[in-house]
Amino acid sequence: MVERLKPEDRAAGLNSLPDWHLCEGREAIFKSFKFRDFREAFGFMTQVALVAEKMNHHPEWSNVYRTVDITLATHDVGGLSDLDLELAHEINRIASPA
Ligand SMILES: C[C@H](O)[C@H](O)[C@H]1CNC2=NC(N)=NC(=O)C2=N1
Repeated sequence: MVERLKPEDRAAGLNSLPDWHLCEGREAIFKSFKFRDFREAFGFMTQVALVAEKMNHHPEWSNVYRTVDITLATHDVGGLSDLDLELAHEINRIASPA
């Protein structure tokens, strides 16, 4: 069973996630990604979708042309869990491959 993160674990987790921020008024994290064009943005979304499905943990997101805005939260716990941090790391990795 996935558990809601304690505030100190949440803060520590966020420290290692460049450009992800806590949302205001809601326990969730957010990051906006910008790509060269729609093709790259949608390719990124396709890769994230496959990882999310494998994890059974799904993003809230929107896409406008070359921008993809992503919010992560764990609905089952009404806040943030390790799954959000894990998915955020995967998303960063997909956006900027080594
Ligand atoms: C039944 C199913 O496993 C759950 O509803 C999963 C699916 N994907 C999910 N995604 C997210 N972001 N939060 C959840 O709590 C969640 N729960």
